Amino acid sequence: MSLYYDAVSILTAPSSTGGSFKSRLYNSRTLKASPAQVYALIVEAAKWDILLKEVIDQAGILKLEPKLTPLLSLLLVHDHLLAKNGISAKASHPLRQAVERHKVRLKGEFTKARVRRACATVPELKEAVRREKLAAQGVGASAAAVYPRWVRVNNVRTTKEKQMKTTFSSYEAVNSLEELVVGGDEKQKRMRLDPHIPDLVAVAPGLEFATVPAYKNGEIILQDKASCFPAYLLLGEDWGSGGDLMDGCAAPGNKTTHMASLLCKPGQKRPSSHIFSMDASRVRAKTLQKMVSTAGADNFVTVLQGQDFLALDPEDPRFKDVTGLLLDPSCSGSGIIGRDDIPELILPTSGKATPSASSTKKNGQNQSKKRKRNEASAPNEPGETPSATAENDLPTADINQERLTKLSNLQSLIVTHALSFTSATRITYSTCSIHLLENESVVARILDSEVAKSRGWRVLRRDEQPEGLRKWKHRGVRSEKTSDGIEECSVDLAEEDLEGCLRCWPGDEEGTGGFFVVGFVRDGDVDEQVSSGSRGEDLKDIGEEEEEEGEDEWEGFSD
Ligand SMILES: C[S@@+](CC[C@H](N)C(=O)[O-])C[C@H]1O[C@@H](n2cnc3c(N)ncnc32)[C@H](O)[C@@H]1O
Repeated sequence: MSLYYDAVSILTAPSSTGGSFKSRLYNSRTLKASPAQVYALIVEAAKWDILLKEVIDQAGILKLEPKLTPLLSLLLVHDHLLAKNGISAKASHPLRQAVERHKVRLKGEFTKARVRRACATVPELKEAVRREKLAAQGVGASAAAVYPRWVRVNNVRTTKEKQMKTTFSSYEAVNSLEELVVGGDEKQKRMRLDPHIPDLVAVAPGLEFATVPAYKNGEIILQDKASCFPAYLLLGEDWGSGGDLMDGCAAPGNKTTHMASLLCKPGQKRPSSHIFSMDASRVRAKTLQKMVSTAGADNFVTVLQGQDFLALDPEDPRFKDVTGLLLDPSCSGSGIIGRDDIPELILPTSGKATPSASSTKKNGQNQSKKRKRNEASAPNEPGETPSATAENDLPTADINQERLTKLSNLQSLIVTHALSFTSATRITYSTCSIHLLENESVVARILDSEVAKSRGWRVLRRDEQPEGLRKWKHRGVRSEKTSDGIEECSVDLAEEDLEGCLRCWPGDEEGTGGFFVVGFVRDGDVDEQVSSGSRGEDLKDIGEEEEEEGEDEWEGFSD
């Protein structure tokens, strides 16, 4: 029974404990059950919560069983109906009995809920519930949203043709993301070649690659679709001998290795361009180095470990042939879906006469006693959303206007620095944020900088973008409405510049998280001399301040 009490304690811990869902679990000193078991229970119950609420409410067991609280009942009924071995407690335990006494009623209500949704099987029902939950999230969330697993073929080691004959030979090709999960089975071997990014394949979300040989030896790389936009926007279909490249904020290395792949043509031994890749964090740079090696790109990628991009001299002779720079600095991560936070569970209606709350997401403070009796009233961190990727395993922090402004200052400073590289003619800037302040607003600041004006930098127009991205329909936005802690704001950008910005939105039919990318170009001949002292001077002062603070505080999310 400790499993359920532990899950309740994690779900109702006061918000002051902070940290991600996993870190709270694994750092907890009070758990009796294994953190992995507690994690699995919470994540699975969260997937079914609206249906379990329906079943428990209809069966009316909370009115009949005073020992059961809404949250405990949800977890217990989950295991009773859906776990292979049922409730993990002695058969004589009073709480297990409180549920099992009503097994006929619960089973009946579960069947009715399945039939109401016209689902023949439990996996189909799971998929129907997933869609209902998405639709209930509202704002832009589409009931049809499918988040596939994205697999990028690494041309350094293999080709798409070879992978189709090996790794994907037993896969059924489908024409839409929805078809990847037809019948609710998330583990079916189905694939769809992406229409926007070359060499990218979407597969059903439940497929695992850890033991697949092509994954282990770096022939395929798991990388979200949106995260593939920057390298493709920078290099296009054929970089040819377009000069050297630089990734200024590169760890863990997805975009560096994507650039490496785009440089490699079948039959070519080694590309003529060299990539300089760096990360200010030494720890993360180790992962970067490892990823470059796994991708087989060691002989044309130099990793500068622990290198602050802002400390590089743009006139350093090592970088005299660098024409393209990719900048993907730290950001708020507000576009990341499935961030690693504690799920908010929709709870059944309390059987007690007390005013009952309907989810684990609450505002309250000082509720510890009450919480023990009725977890439905207990608080959880405001604004928490489900789960995260290992790449973004940084401390969570509230996103507010002040943080966004700081991040925006640093981002602007980083891109402005890139504009000064002697031979640079093409740059991309990207974030996994949905906020205007980190995106279009940074673009406006860049265009307004002295160095951009004097060197003739402008936004890469839509009609100049590589074919796949020209087709992408989601473009820059002019304004953002007020939301939790974020002020309303807008930018003064030309229509053509906004059209040059690319946006991805979480929850729509494209299967991506929230993302932003823009390209900057200049005609290499236009190069009014800017003295090193005046480069990005207008942004430099702000940046120095922010940089110092940013170091000790919070670096933002990293993709
Ligand atoms: C969003 S992540 C980059 C993800 C990477 N582009 C990828 O696709 O795997 C941002 C990275 O920028 C690094 N960073 C932030 N400021 C930097 C700076 N001034 N110089 C170099 N790296 C920096 C952070 O350490 C972090 O690893």
